[in-house]
Amino acid sequence: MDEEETMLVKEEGEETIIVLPQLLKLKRSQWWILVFISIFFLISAQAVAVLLGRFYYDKGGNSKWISTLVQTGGFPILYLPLCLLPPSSSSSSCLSSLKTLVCIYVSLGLAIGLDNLLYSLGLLYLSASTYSLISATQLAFNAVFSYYINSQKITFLILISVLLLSFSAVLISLDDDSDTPSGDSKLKYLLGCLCTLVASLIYSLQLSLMQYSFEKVLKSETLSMVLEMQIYTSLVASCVSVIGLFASGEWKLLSVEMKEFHEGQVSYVLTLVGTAVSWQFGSVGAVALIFLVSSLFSNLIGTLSLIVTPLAAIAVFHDKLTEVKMVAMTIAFLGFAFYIYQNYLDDLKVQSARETQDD
Ligand SMILES: Nc1nc2[nH]cnc2c(=O)[nH]1
Repeated sequence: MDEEETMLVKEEGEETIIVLPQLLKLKRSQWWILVFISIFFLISAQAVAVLLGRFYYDKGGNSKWISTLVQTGGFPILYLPLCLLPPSSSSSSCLSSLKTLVCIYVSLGLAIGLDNLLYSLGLLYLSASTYSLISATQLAFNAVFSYYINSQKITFLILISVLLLSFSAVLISLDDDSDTPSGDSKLKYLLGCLCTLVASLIYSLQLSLMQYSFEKVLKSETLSMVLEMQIYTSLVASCVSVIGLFASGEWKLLSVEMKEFHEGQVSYVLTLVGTAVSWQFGSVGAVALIFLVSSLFSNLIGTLSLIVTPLAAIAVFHDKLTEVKMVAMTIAFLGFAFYIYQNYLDDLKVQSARETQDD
């Protein structure tokens, strides 16, 4: 085996167990490059998607089912990179029967569809600040699920990292100057809080289950598994959104919404297409991080994106850059650095364990 191959280290009690990586054929340097590319995709694309989503609502868009659909509906663009990558390993297709694959994709797809709907409702009924405040709980939920479902060891560095990122999200939300809902929409406000809380719970569970599927069921060694996971779960989630769009009758209002969009019809279509494409790039980044590192790390980077989005809003929507925002971002980057340092330490352990093995 190549000396630079990547491995993950999990510690149980005093013992150090070396767990074979998902991507056996990847060199460590390639692994780090892929991790940083995925981080870049997740942070930048999710920020663009959230800002475009806000633009859609600001300029007269009002359909919760369309907002839900664009979060997954752009999946056909992923067929192009899927064709360029080598197919997922034969071992995975032997080991996992078609039935198991369908089961995984349908259940995760349904969870994603539900999460996306709740996410859209949360954004519709709550101010951005309250939304981010409640969303910050997803890191804590994820830490619990990762511990029980993925046997993730919560080291001191990981714990500090999760706490710093959560604290930073809370700071950002307290500083947000967007409107709070008026008194007569109290019920909608409570509904928004509940939807966001349940969405955070479902999102964290879904990430942990995805990691479990990669590690324990699919056991794939190729990156095309990441795209397949994203494509098929998005297909199921998009079906849920299309059914919702027709069942709710919202589809009848779309032509009016398009005509009345403040920036014109072309802008309406471009906004939705842009949002759908951005969500796909962001989601591929998120799934790739689950595959390469862990669900908790993916969630942490997603939360980091939540925190840097106000930075982009300063440029696009001319929001104010306050001191609190700057402090929150500094804390968030510190938390991120702690987790990256933990990954680096794991990497060193793998190296020394390998050297001991070779001796
Ligand atoms: N609940 C929830 N759903 C998402 N879908 C994509 N990102 C997120 C997120 O951060 N939270």
